[in-house]
Amino acid sequence: MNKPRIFVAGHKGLVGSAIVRVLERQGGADIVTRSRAELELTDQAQVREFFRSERIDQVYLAAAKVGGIHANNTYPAEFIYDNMMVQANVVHEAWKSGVQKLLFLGSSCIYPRLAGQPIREEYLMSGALEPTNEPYAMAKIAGIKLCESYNRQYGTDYRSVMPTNLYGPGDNYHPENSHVIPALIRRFHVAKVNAAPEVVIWGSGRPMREFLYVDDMAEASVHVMQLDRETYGANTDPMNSHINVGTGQDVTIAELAGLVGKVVGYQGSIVFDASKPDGTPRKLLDVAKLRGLGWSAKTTLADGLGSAYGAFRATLDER
Ligand SMILES: NC(=O)C1=CN([C@@H]2O[C@H](COP(=O)(O)OP(=O)(O)OC[C@H]3O[C@@H](n4cnc5c(N)ncnc54)[C@H](OP(=O)(O)O)[C@@H]3O)[C@@H](O)[C@H]2O)C=CC1
Ligand SMILES: C[C@H]1O[C@H](OP(=O)(O)OP(=O)(O)OC[C@H]2O[C@@H](n3cnc4c(=O)[nH]c(N)nc43)[C@H](O)[C@@H]2O)[C@@H](O)[C@@H](O)C1=O
Repeated sequence: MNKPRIFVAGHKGLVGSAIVRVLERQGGADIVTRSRAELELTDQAQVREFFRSERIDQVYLAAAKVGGIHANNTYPAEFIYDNMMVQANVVHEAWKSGVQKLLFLGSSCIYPRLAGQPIREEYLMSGALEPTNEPYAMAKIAGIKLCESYNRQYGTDYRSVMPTNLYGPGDNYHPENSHVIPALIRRFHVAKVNAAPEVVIWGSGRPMREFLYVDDMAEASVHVMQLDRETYGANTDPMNSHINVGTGQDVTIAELAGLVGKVVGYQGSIVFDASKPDGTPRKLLDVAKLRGLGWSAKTTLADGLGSAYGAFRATLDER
């Protein structure tokens, strides 16, 4: 019996690398990966050639143009173009080559800026999006509809999960373009090493965010992908098929800053730069659908931050 050949697109990234770890631990599959230099996913001809030459059975689509609030607000054209091209190429060429199962990773930013909390899957497109990441959100909404449309017209089994904010080993620590947790881990660490008197946090500190450790996200992704089609179909609406993935708990950015400072061992003070955007005031996901499908997050924020900081320090030791 041939092992299934599973393509993990974006395998070097935060989520992609965690998905590879889960699949390797499970065993029983041939995991296919390509670096961006080997396969530029915005290039339709390269993606077509890849799927034509490789016998791929399943795809985890964890490749995307990703970044925090500043990056989204600064590079809107790249966020909408790159993500629409990557998902359109991968979904279309996967279908053309006969790939039956695919998992698309969207984002919690697809929901209206002022959606009711916690946010249920059916709140999609019920109001205006958050301006700081609207292009990225539009691309992700299109990705969900792309999968649903191929399922309806061609009978594919392409599934979508909507992660909340993620963090953990393999994160992007870019000083400007990263998400809040890697940004604060780096900033508090540098402040501790330099005995700086204060650390600046962007915005008011009042927004609330839900944070899921990336290894939990990878477990949830494999869990959803491996649900049999009947179970998945019985619990999702083909026209509203995405599934939220989160912890069901959130904290203010000010509380998060305090937690990161404690984990890093920083003794100075925290100040807030109100000139920076807050973004969506809150985006806590309702995770009842996924819980009903047999999965819940395991890693607490305190434990996750400790592991993430350890992974960050390990990258410094490697230099
Ligand atoms: N991180 C988070 O907080 C959240 C992430 N998500 C979603 O999860 C998924 C994974 O995100 P995450 O792991 O954080 O992102 P990362 O940026 O860590 O990883 C993305 C990976 O995709 C690759 N990639 C990007 N564009 C291309 C391209 N055009 N061709 C080939 N490879 C490409 C990158 O390669 P390279 O580095 O060489 O460019 C990188 O290895 C994405 O769909 C994202 O939208 C959703 C919600 C929250
Ligand atoms: C996953 C999600 O991620 C993004 O949305 P976001 O959650 O707003 O992103 P963020 O993590 O960058 O910020 C969260 C909050 O934290 C505050 N904040 C404080 N200090 C820093 C700081 O130093 N860096 C950053 N990045 N934020 C900071 C910041 O002001 C904001 O209030 C989009 O990509 C969106 O499309 C998306 O999918």
